[in-house]
Amino acid sequence: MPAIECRNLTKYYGDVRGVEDVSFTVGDGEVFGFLGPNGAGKTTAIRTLLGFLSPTSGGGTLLGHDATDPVASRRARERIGFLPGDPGLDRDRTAEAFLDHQAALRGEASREQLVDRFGLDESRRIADLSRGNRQKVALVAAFMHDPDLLLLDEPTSGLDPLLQEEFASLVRERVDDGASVLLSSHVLGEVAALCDRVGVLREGRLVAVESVSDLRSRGGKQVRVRVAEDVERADFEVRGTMNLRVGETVSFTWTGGYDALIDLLSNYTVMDLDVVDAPLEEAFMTFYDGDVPGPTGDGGGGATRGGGASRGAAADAGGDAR
Ligand SMILES: Nc1ncnc2c1ncn2[C@@H]1O[C@H](COP(=O)(O)OP(=O)(O)OP(=O)(O)O)[C@@H](O)[C@H]1O
Repeated sequence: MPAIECRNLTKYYGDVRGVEDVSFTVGDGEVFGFLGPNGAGKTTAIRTLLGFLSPTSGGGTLLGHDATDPVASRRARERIGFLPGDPGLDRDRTAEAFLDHQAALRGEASREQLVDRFGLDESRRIADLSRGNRQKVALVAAFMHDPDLLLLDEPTSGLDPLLQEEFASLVRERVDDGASVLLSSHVLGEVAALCDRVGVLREGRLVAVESVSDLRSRGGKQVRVRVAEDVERADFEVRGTMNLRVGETVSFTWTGGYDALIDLLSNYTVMDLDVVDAPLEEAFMTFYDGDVPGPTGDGGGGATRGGGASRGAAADAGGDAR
């Protein structure tokens, strides 16, 4: 039984498209990443699968429980850890009171260990915590009952680099213990580091699902070569080269095989040569029309936003999983 099965899921907010005809599965023990710019539909897909929003059409299962059946969905959530993208924590409560409430719903076997690990001061009022510390509270709440399935919406937002590393280790440990994970991010590096497969969402549609290793191999090689002879640009404008730059050194992305590269370079006296994996960003260019998601830009390709629609507009039954 797959951990998640999403079948032709479509969700409209009035006439604003959230997601359209999204289908994918997350295998048992798999880490699946949703990658997409702001507004691509990541949160909508996650919240609809969790049963917090009703789909316009289509549906899915989490741990075999039907997402569109409220009773089944509630039962599934006992074994699920959910980290909302925007944890609407009750600001007047202390972190301890909030976690006590969550513990009563689902359990807290690993709470103490996680609180120590993330250095969380539970006695403080949530309103008095920094954004990063509020994110830690939400992380502890998502992981403390040792769930079989984790749905993590932009999990590292607000965390400093050290805590991001700690979070990544935690995910890997839980996966080693048998958990499955769906994680959303607009940061390619985060998804590539943690996930087995990536689904690329764009304007509400899943435009590609690929294994991270396939993406890496499709990305080609980054070649930088210095040769003794004078070089004409046309000499390197051959099948297999992309992003060609000719100066004191010649650099390009090579998408062909090694033998063909050696043939090309054998026309020259090679003084210096550097061949490394091309950055994953290049493989993603195809999906984002050159608008690459990453830490310096969110890819902005963006979903169509309906006039005047706001995120708070739809009734959201997120209640007990927050
Ligand atoms: N409650 C809502 N009411 C109306 N439209 C909404 C609502 N929530 C989301 N949308 C719209 O649905 C589309 C998908 O948004 P969603 O939040 O799912 O994307 P996302 O990929 O999670 O983005 P982000 O990375 O910014 O969280 C957007 O056009 C958004 O404006």
